Amino acid sequence: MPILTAANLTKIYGSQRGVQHEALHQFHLAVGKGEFIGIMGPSGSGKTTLLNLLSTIDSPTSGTVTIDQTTVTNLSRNKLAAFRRKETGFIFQDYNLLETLTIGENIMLPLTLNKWKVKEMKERLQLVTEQLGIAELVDKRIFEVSGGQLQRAAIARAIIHDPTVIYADEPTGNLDSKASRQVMEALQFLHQEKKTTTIMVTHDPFAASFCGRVIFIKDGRMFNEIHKGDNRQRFFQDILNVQSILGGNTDDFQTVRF
Ligand SMILES: Nc1ncnc2c1ncn2[C@@H]1O[C@H](COP(=O)(O)OP(=O)(O)OP(=O)(O)O)[C@@H](O)[C@H]1O
Repeated sequence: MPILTAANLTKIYGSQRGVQHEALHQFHLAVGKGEFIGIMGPSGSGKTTLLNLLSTIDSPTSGTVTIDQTTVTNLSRNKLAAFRRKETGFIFQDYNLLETLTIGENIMLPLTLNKWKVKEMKERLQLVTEQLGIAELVDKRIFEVSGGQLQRAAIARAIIHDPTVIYADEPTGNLDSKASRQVMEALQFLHQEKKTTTIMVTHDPFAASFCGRVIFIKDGRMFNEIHKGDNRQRFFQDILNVQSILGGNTDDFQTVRF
């Protein structure tokens, strides 16, 4: 049984001049528990729109999203906020860490919001930062560490409360190839260790090659989906092949690397 189901999701954005734009059209998706799924497609195809709907950040014009048997699209504002705090973790391209807090305080934020005891928070912090190789950074401030380290801190924050689903929007978008690899290996490690369901939007075929399945969107509709099998390099090539059929902006094709 899927941990997340999107049924008939349609998103129509309005504009001040009354012109409407359908960014997503009757979209269906079922994500299995423990899946690591990538969402790709040309610029403007609806990737972020889909992620925002799947992650409860935004609500659809019609259709439903169900996560772990809760139909989140039916929840009241307060219940939705509580659900999001407990059941979801987010990783963004620009990290979204608070400059006024240390790295450790940033990572513990979801536990603070969920009212954990200080001792338990510190134990959990130690565990996740060791898993991600950033334990020595917890007392540092944001401006003292590299982009790759910031993104690993953001990953630690996303998983520290053991959410049902982690959502990542272009997690390697600001990183060089070495830091991208470290971040993707960290996500892969957590995925294998903790079996957390992860949904990631990316333009980067290298990042996508760490997923078990990649879906491609075009004009707000499903275009194709491919599965990894046991060879990441072959999957990387498969992703490039679908991208070349799909077309889109040349920016969507990043440096070829394994
Ligand atoms: N708040 C909004 N109001 C109006 N139109 C929007 C809004 N957000 C997105 N759109 C439009 O919906 C379409 C899909 O946007 P979306 O951001 O989901 O695409 P994307 O695939 O994530 O693009 P990119 O790769 O460039 O980030 C685009 O045409 C975009 O201009």
